[in-house]
Amino acid sequence: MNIGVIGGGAWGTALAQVLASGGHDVTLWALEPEVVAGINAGENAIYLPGVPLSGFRATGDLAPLAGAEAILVVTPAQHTRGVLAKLPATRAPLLLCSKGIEAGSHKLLSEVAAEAQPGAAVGVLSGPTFAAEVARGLPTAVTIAMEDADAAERMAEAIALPSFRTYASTDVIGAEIGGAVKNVLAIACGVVEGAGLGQNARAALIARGFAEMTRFGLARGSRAETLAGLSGLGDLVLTCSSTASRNFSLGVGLGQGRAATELMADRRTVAEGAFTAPVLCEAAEAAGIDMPVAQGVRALLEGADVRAVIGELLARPLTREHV
Ligand SMILES: NC(=O)C1=CN([C@@H]2O[C@H](COP(=O)(O)OP(=O)(O)OC[C@H]3O[C@@H](n4cnc5c(N)ncnc54)[C@H](O)[C@@H]3O)[C@@H](O)[C@H]2O)C=CC1
Ligand SMILES: O=C(CO)COP(=O)(O)O
Repeated sequence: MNIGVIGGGAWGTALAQVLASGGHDVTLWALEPEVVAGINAGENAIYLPGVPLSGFRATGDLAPLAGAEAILVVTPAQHTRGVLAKLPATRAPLLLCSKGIEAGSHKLLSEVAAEAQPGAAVGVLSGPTFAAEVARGLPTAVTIAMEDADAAERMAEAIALPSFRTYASTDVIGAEIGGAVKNVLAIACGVVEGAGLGQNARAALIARGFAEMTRFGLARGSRAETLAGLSGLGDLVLTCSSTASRNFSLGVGLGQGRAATELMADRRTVAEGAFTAPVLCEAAEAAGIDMPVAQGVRALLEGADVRAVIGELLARPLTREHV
């Protein structure tokens, strides 16, 4: 297939390399001219250093990608609308690989993409996928969700490799909500680590965080089994247990009592949970959905004292586990 990849960060670069390894004809669009030049010379030293790249080309021009047979969209969530608006109108299926919810509108990226490119079918590629591992060819499994079951299966078959297993799904909303919410929960788990609260606390937080993800996801039309799958629970477990996660690492700093402004200053790579937490809380509050862990993360990002936030969470009234 002729495949376009929009976004030259770590994940777009890793995906382009996987697709090229599978024999696809891949063109990657990157924002920064130095990233374009680096990829074409064999390394994306800014966002995916140390990984040799070959078999695909990078460009700074979006126009050629509009004619691809499929386009992977891998820009940070808050830039998705702007970049898709600059892409000439396309009928190629758009597979969203970014994880987030649009600030202000509270829209999921599938809704954003459908508005920006009304002629294109929109799907999601998501799962537990650290870019550096994928780029090195280590075994990885992802969900490919498209409303049309046949289209999802065709896409899943087209891009699968022995070390890159794809599972087709028709639950687009479920796949994207899992990925967006887990980033916020990964920050929370990092806080547990940074504040030295122990492994019992982290496991409890993963389980209670998953309850929040499920409540929010079901209210927005997700299927429970999607949230319990690769793109939800799978990704939650990955990013809640490793400093390889940017979101978890941000949380570790917050848990150590460092300020979010200091931790976010001058960072070139994206910790999506920091952008998703406020919009997720706003959307949950508007819909009357209880998300205390996400609210705690938002408070920390806004400068609240870490001991006070932890104390408030632990002092919540006791309740039934399943309400
Ligand atoms: N890195 C990973 O392991 C994974 C990342 N993702 C998701 O993929 C998305 C992209 O993340 P990464 O590739 O890791 O990014 P990154 O953190 O490696 O790089 C930042 C990216 O932001 C782009 N950017 C900055 N300003 C921009 C603007 N004004 N317009 C458009 N793009 C702009 C940069 O060009 C660069 O591509 C995020 O939503 C992330 O959650 C999903 C799965 C794995
Ligand atoms: O989404 C990811 C892995 O699936 C990457 O997580 P971080 O953005 O926290 O590094």
